[in-house]
Amino acid sequence: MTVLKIGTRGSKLALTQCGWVQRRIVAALGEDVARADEVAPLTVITTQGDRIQDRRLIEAGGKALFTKEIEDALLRGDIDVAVHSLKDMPAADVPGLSLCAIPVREDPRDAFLSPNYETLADLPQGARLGTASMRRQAQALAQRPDLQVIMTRGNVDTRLAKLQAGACDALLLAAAGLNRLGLSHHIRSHIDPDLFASAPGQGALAIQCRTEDLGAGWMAKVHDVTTFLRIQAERGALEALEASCRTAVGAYATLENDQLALFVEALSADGSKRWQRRESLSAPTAQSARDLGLKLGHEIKTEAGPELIVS
Ligand SMILES: NCc1[nH]cc(CCC(=O)O)c1CC(=O)O
Repeated sequence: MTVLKIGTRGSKLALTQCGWVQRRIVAALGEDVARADEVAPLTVITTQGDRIQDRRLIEAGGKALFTKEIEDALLRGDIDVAVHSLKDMPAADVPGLSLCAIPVREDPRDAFLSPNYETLADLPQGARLGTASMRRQAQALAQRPDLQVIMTRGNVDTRLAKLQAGACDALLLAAAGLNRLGLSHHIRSHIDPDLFASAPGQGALAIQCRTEDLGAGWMAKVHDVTTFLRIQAERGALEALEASCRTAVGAYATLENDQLALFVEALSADGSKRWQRRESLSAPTAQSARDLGLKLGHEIKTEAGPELIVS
């Protein structure tokens, strides 16, 4: 029996996601899922992003803060595969490492949570909205410029506790995380991603391996081609826009009847300016889906110019 060591961050959400991937990998290996921890043991790796609490340092460091230590462990051979939230992965590839499988996507939408209100539109004048995402802030302000945005960092439980303690009137969070944690009963409504594009890759997980290990039999069994084509388009847009924690960028793709439809948008931090593109593609391939994302992203970048970057 080969032992496949899986690395993950240690938050409750990361562990839940990783456990889900672990069971799929073990089943794909043809092993008994009850023995998952022997066949594919989990290694928890603390990243700089988990240690740093200051939002400005996180913004300066970028998404790689949440992936670097895990990728180093993979390159050293301490682990054999890594599981990430795709949304948290930088668009650029790491030399020596590859994405080997993208499992079927969870709900890509943002969720609205509030003890007293059903939707963003229902919030009273000047209400306090908690979010840690520049994109969610900008999209909410585009719709409701009167809202007071409170940047709340921390894991899902911390943010829910803040909402319950009255630190804000409502929260926007990824539905996927709440669903995976069994917390979907907190969701009052969903944001429509055709109107407010969700984050590139939101709700999807990425399984990463050393490039030399690509092609192992279990990988194709865990991979979902529809999800992969959708996120290729979304991440193409991300790459073109060089999006970071300091830019408000959304990209949302659907794939039905072999028709890929991509919606990309970027916003100024206060939501007052908004640049959008929509385009469809028949019979997408990994390359043509990515190219569509790159194209729409570049168009928006050219049109928006320096206004895109939030200082
Ligand atoms: N940046 C934090 C993060 N990374 C992945 C998820 C949720 C799961 C997902 O989007 O796949 C979250 C929490 C959130 O945005 O509410």
